[in-house]
Amino acid sequence: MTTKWKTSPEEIFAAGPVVPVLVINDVEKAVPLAKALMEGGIKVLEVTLRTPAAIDVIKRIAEEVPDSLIGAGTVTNAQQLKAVIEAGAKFAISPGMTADLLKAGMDADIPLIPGISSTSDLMKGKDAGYTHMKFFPAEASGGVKAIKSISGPFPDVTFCPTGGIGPNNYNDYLALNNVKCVGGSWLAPDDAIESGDWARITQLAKEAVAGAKQ
Ligand SMILES: O=C(O)C(=O)C[C@H](O)[C@H](O)COP(=O)(O)O
Repeated sequence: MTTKWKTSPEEIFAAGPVVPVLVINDVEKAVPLAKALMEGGIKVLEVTLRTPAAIDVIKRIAEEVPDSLIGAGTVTNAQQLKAVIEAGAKFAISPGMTADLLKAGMDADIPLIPGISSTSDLMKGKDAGYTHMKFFPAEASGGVKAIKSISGPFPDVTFCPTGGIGPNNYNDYLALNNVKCVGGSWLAPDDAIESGDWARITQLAKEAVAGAKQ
């Protein structure tokens, strides 16, 4: 299936082993947070649309940290996809999928990474032309064992698992052939963002990147 995606999902999945899932309430925190993560060796960022500030946060990071691969998370419908593209997101990622969102993603000019936690959804995503998907909520949906089993019938689908992943288990996921990166909020804890403890966030990023066995 041909798309007009400006970046490929392969490129995003290959840009680093860990993707921080960011919940940012204050737009002023956007740029220092993105810079702290970049300094720690992380290029791909997922700003969730869970806060009213999220669209402005994406805009700021896209403008002021142009070397980052700034993505939008929690994109659940076509309207949100349009809004994050206008804000400058380089990719969009969803915890799930709807037929409408899958179609809008194929028509968009940035890649959409739909979320699945079942083989039926995987098949819907594949039928719509997707080969790169989020596996969410990873731990609660069977984790490493589930993803390993799925690789049998569907060896051509690649995952970024998210949900319940942290320093103690991320390498179990990265060891799987069909996993190229993992997402998680552990890289940018709420209290560190709140207090502006950028050094701690850089340190967490460095540890995660250095410790990744891939
Ligand atoms: O907001 C979204 O779009 C999501 O899909 C959910 C997040 O990816 C997970 O909530 C992160 O999970 P934790 O690392 O366990 O905190």
